[in-house]
Amino acid sequence: MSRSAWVDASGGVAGDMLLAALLDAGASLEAVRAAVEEVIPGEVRIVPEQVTRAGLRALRVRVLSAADDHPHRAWPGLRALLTGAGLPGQVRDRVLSVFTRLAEAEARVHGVPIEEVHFHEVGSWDSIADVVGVCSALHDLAVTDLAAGPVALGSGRVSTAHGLLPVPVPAVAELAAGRRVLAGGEGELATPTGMALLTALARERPRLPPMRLERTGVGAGSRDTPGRPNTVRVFLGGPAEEAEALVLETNVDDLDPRAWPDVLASLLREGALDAWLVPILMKKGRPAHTLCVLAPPARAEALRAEVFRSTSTLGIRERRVGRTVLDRGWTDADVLGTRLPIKIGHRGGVIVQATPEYGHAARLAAAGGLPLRAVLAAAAAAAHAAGLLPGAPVPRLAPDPPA
Ligand SMILES: O=C([S-])c1cc(C(=O)S)c[n+]([C@@H]2O[C@H](COP(=O)(O)O)[C@@H](O)[C@H]2O)c1
Ligand code: NI
Repeated sequence: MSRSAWVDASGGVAGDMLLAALLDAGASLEAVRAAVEEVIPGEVRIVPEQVTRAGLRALRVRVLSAADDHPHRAWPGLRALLTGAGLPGQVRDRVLSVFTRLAEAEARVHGVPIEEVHFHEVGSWDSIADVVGVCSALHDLAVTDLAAGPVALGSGRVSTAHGLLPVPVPAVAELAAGRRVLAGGEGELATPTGMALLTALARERPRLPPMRLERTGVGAGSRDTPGRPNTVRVFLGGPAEEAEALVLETNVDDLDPRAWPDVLASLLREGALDAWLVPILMKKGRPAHTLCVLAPPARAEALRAEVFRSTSTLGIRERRVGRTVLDRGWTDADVLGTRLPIKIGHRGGVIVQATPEYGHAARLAAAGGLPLRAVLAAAAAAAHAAGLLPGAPVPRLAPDPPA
């Protein structure tokens, strides 16, 4: 059974806070401890404890390092450690996608190649335990659709291995690009690890999405700030009662066949998620079509009206359907000397689909006097060369294709 989860980060987010919230929402502490032991055996102890923050109950998680841990870990070495650990595939891929985002942010912030990135605090055993713990907790809870609301980043200054840094610190500012953020209060409310977890694993949903709420987990930060709960909340649930979508259907045997392309185009303009025709044989062996329309609930009435307006039908049947859709974003690749937008479909932090859209490929084909199939083949090769392969960690993506 797969679940959805929505993260309320309006009070900030750090790795230990998110781990605590997932444990508080029911994730197995044993499963989390076992996963961390797989990666860094004997290095840490994960200790949960009930606390209050601004007078409200919450779970705090402390990750106690056995030995003095003075991190200065190079990204390639950490990547090898994580890649070689005996974690379930989905957990390992999610952990790698989080640390890849952290390494990319560090590389950009410090102006160094990613292979030369050295983590400081983020490379410590407790940060590794936070990330591995969160990814194994999501796996244990069977969360396949993780979303997060706006993130409170904080304000002021914070003392770090890099020195006294302005809040949001450079790595957080880099990681947060493209996401809804706010200051939200004094101090460092969102840390690089917390921001990397959210931006690598959670899509953005500004408000709590419809769901059948099972439990709410409340994860505490180390400080107790009177009047402002220093917590992260995770709302864990299953699909909401209302349908994710409706399928409208009608059989039509007396519409001029030349009209159908305009019917489908008008339904898509009216907000249909998809519209298609199925050829059928009706009574008396008459050739006909079933018109099918995938309608978001909010557009159902407008689409019913459009079916009646643009076809000869006298009735529409409909059914509610669930949907599982990939998260999407855009990157690009060098195809025949041009940066061609590539649409990425991803789920659980890993790539599932990577392909150009027809319009972009067709324009490149026309400009180069090439057959479309040549551009599509070159785009597939370029995506492959760029590592945009099914199962690979999701790279940094833009929400829309470049203009
Ligand atoms: O460890 C690294 S690479 C690091 C980079 C930065 C930059 O902004 S650059 C900042 N920090 C600070 O370390 C602590 C711990 O961060 P966690 O993500 O491990 O909680 C925090 O104050 C960061 O601002 C670390
Ligand atoms: Ni740094």
